[in-house]
Amino acid sequence: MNKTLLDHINLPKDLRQLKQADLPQLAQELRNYIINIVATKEGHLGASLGVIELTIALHYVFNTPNDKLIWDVGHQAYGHKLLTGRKEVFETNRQLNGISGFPKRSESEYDTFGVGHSSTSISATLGMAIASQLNGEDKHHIAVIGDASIASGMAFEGLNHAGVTDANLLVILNDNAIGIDPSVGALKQYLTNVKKGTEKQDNIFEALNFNYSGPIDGHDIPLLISELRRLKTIKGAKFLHIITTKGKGLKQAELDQVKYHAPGKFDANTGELIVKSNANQPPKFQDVFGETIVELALKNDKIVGITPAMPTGSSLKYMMDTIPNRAFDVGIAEQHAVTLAAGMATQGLIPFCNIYSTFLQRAYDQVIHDVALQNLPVIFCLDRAGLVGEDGATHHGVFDLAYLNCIPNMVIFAPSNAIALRNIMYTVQLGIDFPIAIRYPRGRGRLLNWKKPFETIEIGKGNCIKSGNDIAILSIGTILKNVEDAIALTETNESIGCYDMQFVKPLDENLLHRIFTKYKAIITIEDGAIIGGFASSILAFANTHQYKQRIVTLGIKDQFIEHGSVSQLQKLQQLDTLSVKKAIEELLLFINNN
Ligand SMILES: Cc1ncc(C[n+]2csc(CCOP(=O)(O)OP(=O)(O)O)c2C)c(N)n1
Ligand SMILES: CC(=O)[C@@H](O)[C@H](O)COP(=O)(O)O
Ligand SMILES: [Mg+2]
Repeated sequence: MNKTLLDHINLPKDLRQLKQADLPQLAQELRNYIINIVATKEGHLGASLGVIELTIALHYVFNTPNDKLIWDVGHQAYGHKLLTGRKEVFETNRQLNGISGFPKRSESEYDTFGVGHSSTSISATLGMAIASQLNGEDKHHIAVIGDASIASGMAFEGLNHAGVTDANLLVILNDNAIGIDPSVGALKQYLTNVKKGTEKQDNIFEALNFNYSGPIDGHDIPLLISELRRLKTIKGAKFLHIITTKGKGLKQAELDQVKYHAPGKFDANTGELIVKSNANQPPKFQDVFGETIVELALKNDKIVGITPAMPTGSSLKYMMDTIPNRAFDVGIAEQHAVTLAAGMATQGLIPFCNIYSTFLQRAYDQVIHDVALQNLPVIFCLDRAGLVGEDGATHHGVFDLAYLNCIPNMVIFAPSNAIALRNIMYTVQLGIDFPIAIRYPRGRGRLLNWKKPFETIEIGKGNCIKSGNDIAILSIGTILKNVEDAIALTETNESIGCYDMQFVKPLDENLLHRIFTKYKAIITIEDGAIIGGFASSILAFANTHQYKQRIVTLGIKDQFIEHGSVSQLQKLQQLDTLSVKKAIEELLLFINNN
């Protein structure tokens, strides 16, 4: 078989040996390589396909890794990975023990900054550029950021600072007019106007002291190379605006850019999605949220929905389609989303602020200062709580219980199933005088028949699932299913009591007193960090009330969890059914021996 150009490239130095005229062919080969692997192994697709020419041009013109290249979010860096020594292992992308789906410093010297959450690239690049100055080094520093990511507050903080330094950095805006969902906001309108060139307007980036060039066609390799070479000769803060098409080179991905952001499995030849049937499948928690908020909001006109740039992922899109004037996609702006919700709550609206658990980390001060401190009734729906799987360490929602637990006034609820999610949403819209976080995982539960008549949930009340004689398992959230399965496998089933505690805060102290009075030992289980989370609260409760039982705490240990399937990761954290069974058996042995 004839060798391809890509066969000859292991590192960017090999790429730089190619004739410029060969680069379009390399672009085609890179695209095919990515499509073939993502088609079966899954992952992010459209963003990488859209920046193939840019990726080639950057590594061709700049002396990476000495020159620093930082990808914002990093979901578009598959081409970069292939050109920087990871071609042979790319098929392990996002799998357990395989390479990460995002740039990661420990993986390659070409991955100059670890990413996953958006809008960090300008600050990080500026930091490196200032460090180079102070170290007396002559380097180039390049941030590549998308049109949705640049609209985030943090990106503007970076631009604002960079514009008054003489640091040597180049910000490349990869403008494809879409995030995961279509980009939103006034900046999007501004960028559209710039591209149309129809309206005379001041240039925002020039106003911020950047040497602006563009917009240029980001798929034109010769143009990209000549422009990058020109910019290389200019010192200071530069801004290059390029226009690309997300999903470029795969027809379906260009046509349905939302779906092909991360399409799951598809036919590499035709691009057609390999769709699994939803028939007889329990719903995704996202859809339970999305359908329920519509159902409630149609009856309660005070309800509003907010998402920072994740309408499809969170299913708030259902409300945006049905009741557009009360459902808001605010762009990648978690901090704004939280304080917007706080403001709405002061005026009697009932805001459901839906944020992925991992992304709420960015709005921690807003949760404390703008919501909890003023005890405002904002309803946080924390999607993707717990282990999310292949996105890995940057995206697991395992810190929320811990970081919310210490905030006064905050109520924390983790439904164990779809009905509980639905009922808590119903309950809180009836009226609350505190903020509440409702956290639920990525994907499907177990209940097929979940659309039951609404019932109210008593705040701070746990449920006994099964009574027992020796060990009580206190569970929070959907990990309960592993507990139930483990108990079913345990021979001395009658020894085990099982409790769905529902609330991390306030704890159901009456129930806990009954449990601690009755049982000889306790197991706590959560799919979140043990330190500061549910286990910590139970340990504190036992200490306060001087209960002396042995308490075994199952949850996420004090480490960052890498990528892999949720079941593989649960196993590694001893949260899977068999590990829970083992913990039960060991504790029974301990009780019998003491
Ligand atoms: C802080 C944060 N919020 C939300 C996300 C989820 N997210 C990942 S990619 C993306 C869209 C990025 O769009 P853009 O910057 O335009 O890049 P493109 O995908 O178009 O290349 C979003 C919202 C994230 N990674 N980080
Ligand atoms: C890159 C990024 O942050 C998102 O694309 C994220 O991977 C979405 O996660 P879900 O697939 O769980 O919506
Ligand atoms: Mg974009």
